[in-house]
Amino acid sequence: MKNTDIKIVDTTLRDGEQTAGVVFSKAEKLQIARMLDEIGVHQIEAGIPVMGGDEEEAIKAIVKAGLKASIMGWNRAVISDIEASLRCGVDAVAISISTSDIHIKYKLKKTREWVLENMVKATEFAKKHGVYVSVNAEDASRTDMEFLLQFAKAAKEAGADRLRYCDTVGIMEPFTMYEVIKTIIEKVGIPVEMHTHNDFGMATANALAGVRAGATYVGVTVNGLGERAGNAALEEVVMALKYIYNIDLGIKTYKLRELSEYVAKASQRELPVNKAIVGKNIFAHESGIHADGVIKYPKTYEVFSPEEVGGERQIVIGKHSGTHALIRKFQEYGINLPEEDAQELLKKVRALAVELKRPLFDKELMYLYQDYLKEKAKKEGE
Ligand SMILES: CC(=O)SCCNC(=O)CCNC(=O)[C@H](O)C(C)(C)COP(=O)(O)OP(=O)(O)OC[C@H]1O[C@@H](n2cnc3c(N)ncnc32)[C@H](O)[C@@H]1OP(=O)(O)O
Ligand SMILES: O=C(O)CCC(=O)C(=O)O
Repeated sequence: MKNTDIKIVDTTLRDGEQTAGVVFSKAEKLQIARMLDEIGVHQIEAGIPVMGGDEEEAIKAIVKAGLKASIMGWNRAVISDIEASLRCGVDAVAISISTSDIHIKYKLKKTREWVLENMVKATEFAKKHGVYVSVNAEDASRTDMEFLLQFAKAAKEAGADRLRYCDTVGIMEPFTMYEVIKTIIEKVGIPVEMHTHNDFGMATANALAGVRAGATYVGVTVNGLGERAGNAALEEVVMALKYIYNIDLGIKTYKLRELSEYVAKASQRELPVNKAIVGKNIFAHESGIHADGVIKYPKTYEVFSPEEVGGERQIVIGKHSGTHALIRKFQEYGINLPEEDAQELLKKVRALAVELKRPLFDKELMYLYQDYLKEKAKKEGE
């Protein structure tokens, strides 16, 4: 696949901040927007203007920052919501309304006709004011397909620039997603944005399936923040597009780790060490066979280099280490460790790692080495 027209829509500041318990300050919102802009994200969903107060001020500040990215405000299909977005000066609005019967009946307590009517009214109103419009089908993945197509067609006719397909409760899997998105694009001919949630751990896979089917926008959040299990992660989508689909969006990926760490701090959601792409352990190798392979040729166990995402390679010495890693570690200390010494020392390394239930620090390794040398000298003197 080679479609480089794909655009990243980052919603860290809207869906990301909807993570239960997460609040960004105005200064943090502005800083995150700047960092997203700097790495080359195409559109930033900056928040929900109708909330007013700090939220409105933060969005206004982001608009005033003069970023290259398009700035989008999120709205219900309600005119006063859109008026609040327009007051913030955004160039794009998301107009969201539920399309599934379960939402229409139990949440909105309305009818399909009411949904269509209000979406069309809101879209026409926004277009009259000259902004870019994404019409968002909330709970699209649990929506009757015929109604979803009718909704998408009505959105297109009302002037919508794209349709956001929301897998609101993360219920989709990639094979079905591919078929559904392909059908929407073929039958309606409207650009589609993927907005996928991670309830079954498939947000990134589902986003990619949508891209394969022809979706040209992908909604993401930094670190996969977002409602419940979160959204497709920016860093995962960008790197998966590059290395699995061969689509390079020109994002400055070497800044991803810095961005992830900033958002982790601002959201008070620590980055798991094994977080795909940006976790601390993504380039850490302990197992003897892996460390040996990476020392000889990094691509044996790394798809891309740590520098590409702002990470660092680590050779960890612990229970599963082999002699090659140990010899390499001692070379870093300026010590030439002969093979037979490495084999003997490794036994001690294993024993200590088992006792401590963790890998060894450099200092501990040096103490072990000094003990080993003393024992060896004693044996040789006997
Ligand atoms: C799946 C998602 O992520 S959707 C985005 C969710 N994000 C948020 O809710 C965060 C920000 N939300 C808020 O600040 C508030 O909920 C507001 C300002 C939007 C609305 O606040 P309130 O007027 O106090 O209403 P409240 O949130 O309690 O209830 C939502 C109302 O909006 C209606 N509603 C919900 N979605 C939509 C929609 N897409 N279009 C039109 N109306 C909607 C509900 O039916 C309910 O209306 P009702 O009062 O007639 O029952
Ligand atoms: O993006 C939208 O408009 C819908 C809200 C949402 O985040 C979702 O449905 O998952």
